[in-house]
Amino acid sequence: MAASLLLNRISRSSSSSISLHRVSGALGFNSLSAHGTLFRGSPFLILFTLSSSVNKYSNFVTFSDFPSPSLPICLPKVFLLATTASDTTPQRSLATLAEGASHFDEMVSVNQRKYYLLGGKGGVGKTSCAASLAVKFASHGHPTIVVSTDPAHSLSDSFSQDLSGGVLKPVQGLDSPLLALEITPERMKEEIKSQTGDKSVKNMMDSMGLGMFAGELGDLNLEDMLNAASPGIDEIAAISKARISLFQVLQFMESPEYSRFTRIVFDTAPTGHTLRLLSLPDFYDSSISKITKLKKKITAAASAFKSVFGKKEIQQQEPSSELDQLRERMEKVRNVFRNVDTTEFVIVTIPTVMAINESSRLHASLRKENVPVHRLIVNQLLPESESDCKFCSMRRKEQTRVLGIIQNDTELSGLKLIQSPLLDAEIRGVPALKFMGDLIWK
Ligand SMILES: Nc1ncnc2c1ncn2[C@@H]1O[C@H](COP(=O)(O)OP(=O)(O)OP(=O)(O)O)[C@@H](O)[C@H]1O
Repeated sequence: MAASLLLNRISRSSSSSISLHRVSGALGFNSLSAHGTLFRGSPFLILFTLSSSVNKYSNFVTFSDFPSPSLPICLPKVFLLATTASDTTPQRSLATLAEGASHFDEMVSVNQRKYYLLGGKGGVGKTSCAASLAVKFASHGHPTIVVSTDPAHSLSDSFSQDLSGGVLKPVQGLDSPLLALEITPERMKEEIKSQTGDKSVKNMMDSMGLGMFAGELGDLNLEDMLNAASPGIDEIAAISKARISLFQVLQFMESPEYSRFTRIVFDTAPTGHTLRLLSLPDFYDSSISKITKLKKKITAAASAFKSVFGKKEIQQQEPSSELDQLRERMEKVRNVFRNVDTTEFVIVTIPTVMAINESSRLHASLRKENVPVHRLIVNQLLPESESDCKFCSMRRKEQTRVLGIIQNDTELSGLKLIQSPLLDAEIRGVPALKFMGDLIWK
């Protein structure tokens, strides 16, 4: 359907009247369309509600300006206030809704590598916002990677092209370099194995001269032990998923093949998973300490055992250099996540009390983890319209009330508020993402 969408665009013609164009294909969204009933021959004052200077673009069109009688079917969309020519009172429009700018110039100006993580409650528009930001960075000359850490990936759907398979794939339809990756746990596990080698307990005990006792424990794996330091089975499963994302972050930081990418945008999984990802370096740190202690105990016990049986005293070994290295790498990730110069977490939400409450809790958790947060996107806002149905006007009132809640929320009120309108079609494909990006990231 997206491919055959008939979208309307209004531009100024040479005679300074407004003409209405129909744009075929999945070319994005109309910045304007009339809202409400149109009468043949009636003049309408069209307000370019996406512009900050509403009146600048005011002009008249008549129904006869429309290229086809069927067009009004496409018109009752969200971006336009239509009113009669005699009504010249200033309208409260999307221009006022969207006045909270994201200060994209700040985001784009720094040349050094920066990580952007977009997260929030399920279904609020994280993927659309992350993908549109990645497109925008790439279009502004930053070689960019967009990564989905959500096990239920939707990057492919959002870009409307196949980005699956767990490998970096170039996004088609852009002149500038943008790669995308949907992290696949299976593939990542293989890579982790190939890079970390054999970490079995048997191996560890062999290295301590305890191979003969390893039979009982030989199936245990060092990584399982790291996981086992966490409280429960569910937690272990969740952590193991987050660990895979963390490993990917490490790869971006360490591997020379990624060094040319100056923007890395993460489309994160719904809140819980993401918080685990961010707290994982600390978790590893404490787990490594536990394992190091355990190893020391085993070594001491083995020494005592061996001396009883007259065997040579084994040396008390220092904690393994592998564990030390792992700890150092975790430290690196933790520092990057907490550094305002290298990372920003953008919270995405929608104007409902439930979503705002969750965003508030998310911000509190991120603050505790010292992860920099400056921006809050409130997505899917209904723009104002004079010819509203009752449902729309009630919904809008409710949304305005929720915006008030944000202003009074101690966690959220200090963030830059970016208001993103509910668009009149699903956001799919690069042109649509460009369109959305131009609305949000400005
Ligand atoms: N402002 C908007 N206007 C219209 N449609 C939108 C808007 N934002 C998002 N959508 C649509 O809502 C749906 C969900 O969006 P998206 O996949 O970006 O959300 P998500 O938070 O990443 O979801 P999930 O938590 O399931 O990964 C998509 O169909 C998307 O096109």
